[in-house]
Amino acid sequence: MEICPFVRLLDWRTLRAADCLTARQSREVDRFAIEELGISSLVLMENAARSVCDWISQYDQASSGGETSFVVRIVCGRGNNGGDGFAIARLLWTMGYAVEIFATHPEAEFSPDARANAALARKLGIPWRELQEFGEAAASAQAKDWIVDAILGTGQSRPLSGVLAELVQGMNASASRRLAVDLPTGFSADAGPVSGNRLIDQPHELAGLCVRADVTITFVTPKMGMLHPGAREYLGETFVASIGLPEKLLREAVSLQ
Ligand SMILES: NC(=O)C1=CN([C@@H]2O[C@H](COP(=O)(O)OP(=O)(O)OC[C@H]3O[C@@H](n4cnc5c(N)ncnc54)[C@H](O)[C@@H]3O)[C@@H](O)[C@H]2O)[C@H](O)CC1
Ligand SMILES: [K+]
Repeated sequence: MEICPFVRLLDWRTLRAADCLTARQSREVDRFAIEELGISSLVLMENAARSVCDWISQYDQASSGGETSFVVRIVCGRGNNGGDGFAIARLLWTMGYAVEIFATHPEAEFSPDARANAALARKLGIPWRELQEFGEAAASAQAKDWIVDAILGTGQSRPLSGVLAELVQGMNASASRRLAVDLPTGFSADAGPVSGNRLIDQPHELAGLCVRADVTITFVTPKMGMLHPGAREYLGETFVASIGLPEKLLREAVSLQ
């Protein structure tokens, strides 16, 4: 369903490598926007988060007439993907949604922008639950609830293990709907779904553990790993969201045409 001006449905039939960014190119887009255009990284994060919230609210309006008796559980990692998650939590909370935040790391370990958005969420009193409670919350969640996966995005560089692996298993076992921010956790921007127990050394390696999203909202352009033949199983319905800058300009900045 194409419902927001800044969020477009990905057309799988026409998707080509030339349309996609690698993780390195995504970082270059960030750098170009911040250093060459002078837009602040917090504004980019806000724009990314707003695209996701616009999509949720408009999807909700179109599919259930704006019925909001569901809970949005947002799991935030320590990098900028997590920062997007904290901003999404604030925007949805501001719109009147029932929101719960779960953070994978203590705040001292967050990236600067994640820390800024986490601090704001704390100051506003947005419900923030202990990470250990996530498994139970996910297991008892209803089908109309959402889990927002903001654990890892383009920064993911290795297969999942430990607590993050347990979180992803809990998400995948839940009856709740799952929305991945930028990429599902466990899905490499370059290689697609990541091999369960090995480093990502081969592109397009079919995997092990990865969030199985119902919806993925990726930023700026699709990512190279989305060309993997098994990718759609993990990405679900996939949308490409603007971060508030012309896509053509950003593509030129990383020499894509
Ligand atoms: N250019 C854009 O489109 C914008 C992107 N935004 C969002 O930012 C993330 C990328 O953020 P980054 O901080 O670079 O990376 P991550 O948040 O994905 O994770 C970094 C963090 O995680 C560690 N790590 C990597 N792999 C693993 C692993 N398997 N297990 C545990 N930890 C891992 C890594 O070492 C780092 O510490 C992008 O996806 C967007 O969501 C902006 O907000 C808007 C502009
Ligand atoms: K994610």
